[in-house]
Amino acid sequence: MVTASALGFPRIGAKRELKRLVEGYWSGKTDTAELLDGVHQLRIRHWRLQADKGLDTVPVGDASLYDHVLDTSVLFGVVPVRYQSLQPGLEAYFAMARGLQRPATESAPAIDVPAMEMKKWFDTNYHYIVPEFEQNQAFQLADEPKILAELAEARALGLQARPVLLGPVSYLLLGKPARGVSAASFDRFALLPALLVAYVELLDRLTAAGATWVQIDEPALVLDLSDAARAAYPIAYRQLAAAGQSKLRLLLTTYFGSVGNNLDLLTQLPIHGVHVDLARAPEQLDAVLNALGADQHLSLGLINGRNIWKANLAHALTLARKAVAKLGTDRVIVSSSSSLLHVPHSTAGETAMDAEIRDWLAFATEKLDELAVLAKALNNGEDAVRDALDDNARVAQARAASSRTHNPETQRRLQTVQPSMFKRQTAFESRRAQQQARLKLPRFATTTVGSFPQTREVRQARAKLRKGEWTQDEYAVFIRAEIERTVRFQERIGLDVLVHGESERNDMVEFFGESLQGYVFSQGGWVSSYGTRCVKPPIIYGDIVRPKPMTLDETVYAQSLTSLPMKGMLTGPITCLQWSFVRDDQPRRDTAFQLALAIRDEVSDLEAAGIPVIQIDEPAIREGLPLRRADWDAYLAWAVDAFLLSSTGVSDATQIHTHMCYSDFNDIFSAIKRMDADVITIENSRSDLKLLSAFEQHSYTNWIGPGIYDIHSPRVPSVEEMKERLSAILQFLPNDLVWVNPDCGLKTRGWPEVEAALTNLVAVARALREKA
Ligand code: MET
Ligand SMILES: [Zn+2]
Repeated sequence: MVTASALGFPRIGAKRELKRLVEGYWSGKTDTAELLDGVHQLRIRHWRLQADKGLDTVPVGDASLYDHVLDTSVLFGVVPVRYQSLQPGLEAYFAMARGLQRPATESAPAIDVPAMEMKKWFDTNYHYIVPEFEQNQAFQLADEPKILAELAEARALGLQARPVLLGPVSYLLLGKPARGVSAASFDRFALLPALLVAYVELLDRLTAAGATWVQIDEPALVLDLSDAARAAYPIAYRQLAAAGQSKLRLLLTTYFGSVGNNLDLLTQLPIHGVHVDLARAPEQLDAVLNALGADQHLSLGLINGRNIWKANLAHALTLARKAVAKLGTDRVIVSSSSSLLHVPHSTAGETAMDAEIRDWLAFATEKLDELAVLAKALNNGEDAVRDALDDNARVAQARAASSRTHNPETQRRLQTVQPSMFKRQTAFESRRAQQQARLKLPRFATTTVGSFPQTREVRQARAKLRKGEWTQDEYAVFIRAEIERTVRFQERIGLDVLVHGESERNDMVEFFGESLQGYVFSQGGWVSSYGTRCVKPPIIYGDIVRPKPMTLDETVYAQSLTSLPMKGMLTGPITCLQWSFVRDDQPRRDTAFQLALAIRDEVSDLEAAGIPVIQIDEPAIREGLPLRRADWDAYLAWAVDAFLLSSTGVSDATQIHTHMCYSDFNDIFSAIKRMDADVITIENSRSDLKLLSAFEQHSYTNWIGPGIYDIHSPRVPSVEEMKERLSAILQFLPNDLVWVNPDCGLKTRGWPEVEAALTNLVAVARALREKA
């Protein structure tokens, strides 16, 4: 019999119950018992849901109070020294996750420990807590592993439960050397033998507790692996296979891409089953089928765990039948491509959404239905699920034919894009002269990255508009007042290039999505970003159309208030793409180009209205990089083209800025160069100067504003501190190319600290001008 299961389920809950419970605990409103009981109920609800939908096996251990990688660290006793004096259990756990500050009491000294580092989980927007390893890191299985207790709970409910573990090799690869351990001498795979002892002990205990299959996630198998990493796999899995008196069966799961050249490695491993991602990489099925050992099971990742569209079930069945023909039904599992953690809980609550579009969507709960239908079709024949299959085909057809997805004018424009639209009219040198003549900026020109503090009043104003307590006009009056205050503030501080402050924007992507056709918004489509923090990505369902200017009114109003140059602020096409759920019926490139054309029009309108400087933010360009290096160039080629398409429709005298943050720029340097922005402002105040040496090495010739004020912290940097920072920077960059600015937008900060910090920032620039 073909069985169905998901690799993991969204942990946050239909109504973000996890958020309420955990944040309630942090604020002291919820006690430990309530918290633990609450998450216990939530777990059970999610398992029951999967079983009720007809799935044969439920994952156990995928849920977490904060993060499953942190859970793995705690499971094996990988707790950095600075948390070891805290109470083990929840106190240490949440301190690792988010830091802990507590004033001294009579009996205890003050505690002030920062959080551990957080990083993006592969190419998702989920962030995990980075494990920290000592040179001789010890591993010690927790006395009461949470996964054992959860296995017992699931089994007590009569469910077929499959514990989920992060595999040892991926776990080691995700970590970093602890503070004080030199990266050069650190060999993570030297830790493998000790780590395996702990894994074996855990697998033994899971077997004793009744587990028959364990899911071991090794997503690193879809990456380019070093020789050391490849060598670690056979060592690790030979040892794990012997656990549980060899009775336990291991399902090794890979996801987020093709196993590619790691397939040979995979087939050497003594495991009982393999899971591959057939949503991202359906083409790997044949090779995997051929490589599989005689008794090995294959879990088919058919239902996409990374997007929100209904699957094409006919297509999925074709792939599944191929597997069944080769392996027989008993060795085939139908599954989600990855954990469903990366999609929202259910479309059931989306009552406000356009019904036609809602019919195209499948969130996690609906994806469970799809899995059940696939298994039934394979086991009992398609007639057993005829209605569901017909309905699925009808939806696919309706979507493909809908006038909502296709806009002839957008299509026509896409066809007429010319190579000349990817280039400015002249080279930077000549643009620079023309822009200088127009703007007459001093050396070390000062500016900000765009947003100013989003105070409570600003958020309340937006809420009033949303609830209908305010008319659009009342809201506009409020926003104008905010703009005026922001302009006057910048004049008073003495900045050179001003911004309007972005007070009318909830979020830098959502704001533009709301003004464009082709976007739809969910009410409850929350997806975990980190810990209890969720994001609600907008959904791009159709061709992009800009019905009218999106930022013109506010920007022109802001410019009318001052004789200083006003900078128009736009979000770039790649960032819009990257931070949305994207349609799957055309290449990402095409969607990016459509967005780029809409932004190009906005840029033209701003220029025509006399705005001399326009910034197009691309903070997400780096995170769009594919997981495999071989795919980087193709991505960067169209990503940079999209930026160019959005930004080059202006005359030489109009100055184009871009902004990037959270980036390791070294990887994408030639791409940054090709973007050819007149000015690039970057996040740099936290990262070291290595970043800047890249600009020097690659002889970057356009203007650069390396952030000298870290806006992620409430600290106000002193004049001295920023001066030092800037003089260090000037060792790498020519004086006449440097701008002076914060490292990102100021929207999360308060006015007093922004005033103090920007006053210092301007003082630094002025002092430099006098000196130079
Ligand atoms: C994450 S980058 C943010 C850029 C945006 N213009 C802002 O200042 O908020
Ligand atoms: Zn930024």
